[in-house]
Formats: sequence, C-alpha cells, structure tokens
Amino acid sequence: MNKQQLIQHAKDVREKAYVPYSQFPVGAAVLTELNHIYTGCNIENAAYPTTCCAERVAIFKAVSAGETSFTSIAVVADTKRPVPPCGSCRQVMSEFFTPKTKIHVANLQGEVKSLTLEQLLPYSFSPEDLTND
Ligand SMILES: O=c1ccn([C@H]2C[C@H](O)[C@@H](CO)O2)c(=O)[nH]1
Ligand SMILES: [Zn+2]
Repeated sequence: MNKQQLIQHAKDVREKAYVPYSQFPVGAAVLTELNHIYTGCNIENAAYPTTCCAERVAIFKAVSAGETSFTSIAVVADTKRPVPPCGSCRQVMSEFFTPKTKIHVANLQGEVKSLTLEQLLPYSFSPEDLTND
C-alpha cells in the first residue's frame, strides 16, 4: 500500500461525506500495522458541534475493530492547500500515532504534504502525562 493508494481510498470515501451544512466533504483513510485500511468521511449534525471529522471516523473505526497501531493516514479535501487536520483530530492522533506515523494531507489538485504529528501538535498532552512516574 503506497501513499497514492491510501490517498485514493480517502478520495473514494469522501464521496460518502454527510455534509448538508458545510457542503465541505472530507475523506480519510488509515493504514494499520496489520496492513488493514479503515476509511472515514465527515458526518455532520443539525446540532453543529456534534459533527465528527473524517480523520476521527477513520481512526475510531480502526480502534473499534481492535487496531490501535497506525502506520499512516491520508486526508483529502477540495482545498487550495492540502487540508490541515483540526485541533480535535490532532489530539486524537496524539493518543494513537507514533512519531513515525505518516500524515499525508492532500487536495484534489494532487498536491500532497507529508507530515508527522510532532509537526502538527508539538508538546502535546499525551497518555503518559496522566501519571507522574
Ligand atoms: O481536517 C478536517 C477539517 C474539517 N473537516 C470537516 C468538519 C466539518 O464537517 C467540515 C467543515 O469544517 O469539514 C474534516 O472532516 N476534516
Ligand atoms: Zn478534525
């Protein structure tokens, strides 16, 4: 599974986005260490803050299938620059991603930016901070 293939999965699931309020469809696909792919689209709600981003849907689908080790994620939207994940998704990523997990963000023009979580969310609150030993 290469970067472009994962991006294609994110593009495909973007078609399923439920976005009656923003009209801004986003697709995401995660690749796990077991080499499985889980996809997610954004799902909005009339109570706007209840909305869940594509990234979190994909990550939560993997976790609920018993997989918490992630190799990479691809995120696709129709944006001028490759779509930056929101703060809430960055925090969820910090729960599961390692410093090596690749975060590929892309737009429909085919521009791709590959990042790490450290670049997106430095000095983040992590599970290790819940204990002081
Ligand atoms: O990285 C992002 C940024 C935004 N959204 C969603 C949330 C909302 O449904 C819409 C507009 O913010 O896009 C995502 O799914 N991922
Ligand atoms: Zn988000």
